[in-house]
Amino acid sequence: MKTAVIGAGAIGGYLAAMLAEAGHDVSLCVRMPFDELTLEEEGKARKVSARIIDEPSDLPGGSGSADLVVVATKAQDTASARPWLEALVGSQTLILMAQNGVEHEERVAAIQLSGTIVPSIVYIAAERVAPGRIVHHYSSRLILPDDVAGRQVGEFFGETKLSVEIEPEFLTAAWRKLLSNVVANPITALTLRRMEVFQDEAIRQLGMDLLAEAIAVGRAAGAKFGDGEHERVLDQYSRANSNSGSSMLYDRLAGRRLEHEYLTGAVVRAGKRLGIPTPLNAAILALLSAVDRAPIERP
Ligand SMILES: NC(=O)C1=CN([C@@H]2O[C@H](COP(=O)(O)OP(=O)(O)OC[C@H]3O[C@@H](n4cnc5c(N)ncnc54)[C@H](OP(=O)(O)O)[C@@H]3O)[C@@H](O)[C@H]2O)C=CC1
Ligand SMILES: CC(C)(CO)C(=O)C(=O)O
Repeated sequence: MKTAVIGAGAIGGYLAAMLAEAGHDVSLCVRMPFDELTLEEEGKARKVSARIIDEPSDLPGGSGSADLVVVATKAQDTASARPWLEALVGSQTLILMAQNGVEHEERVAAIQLSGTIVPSIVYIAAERVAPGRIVHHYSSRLILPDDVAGRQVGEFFGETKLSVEIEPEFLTAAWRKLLSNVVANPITALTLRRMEVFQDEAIRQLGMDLLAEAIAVGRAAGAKFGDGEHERVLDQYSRANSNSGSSMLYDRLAGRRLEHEYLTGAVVRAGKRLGIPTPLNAAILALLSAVDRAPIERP
């Protein structure tokens, strides 16, 4: 099948590898071309068979002929993917949104595409360490909605290392992933530390307090959270490879723009709409916005 991945970063690179290894034709749509894509797992690197393209006019096949397009830019860059989407998407195309947050459909709605948008929840901890070089740290799960399009997307990944889960309670699962992103991403990005930061008792307490607000907002938004969500999120960090960080930490370290408005910002916005106070998340959002507005110093 003809597939394309927009954004050759950590997640785009990893998913491109899975699609290539499942036997699909993969076009990697990039802003800055590089020679080859490699994926490193457990210290071993392998080359990924994908065509690297930096101009929509160089895509193979006719306009709108992709079977699957994966959008794997940061959320704030989704609008800039428009020329790629317009070239790739036809009425039969599935558009997989491989991004964090809970507002997947809204991000592409303005582009008015004729294909089918499929939100997803990505549990893949990966890092782009150089252009075209992806390191996979841990976890390889993709959660898709329990509908026809979600199942069709799942079939593309066949017998790869990626574990595809079809989730009937997709809204709850999406909010559950957001819970982990409103703690790990801001705290690692603000402290410039990796997951080992959660061994600090005061940081774990801050995480618990951020989670209490986000859980209340998620419940008001319709997420069916049980008891023990706090512990589940924080335990997940204890089990994480302590050398891994978060996508927001990697952006800060590289002097790139941050995704805070779509993670912590999504909780604060929903809290305002639903009448749930989120003072701690609002404070974290203010700090992240200030960091994001600082003059960019590229390392
Ligand atoms: N990394 C992780 O462990 C995880 C990340 N996520 C989520 O996945 C999503 C992607 O994150 P991640 O892979 O980490 O991000 P990265 O920054 O590693 O990769 C994003 C890529 O998108 C590219 N890009 C941006 N705009 C365009 C465009 N218009 N055309 C082509 N390419 C473009 C960037 O290009 P350039 O190289 O030019 O900057 C970059 O290579 C985010 O929503 C993140 O929150 C979810 C789970 C885990
Ligand atoms: C931290 C992690 C891997 C899971 O919470 C993530 O989703 C991210 O880096 O954006």
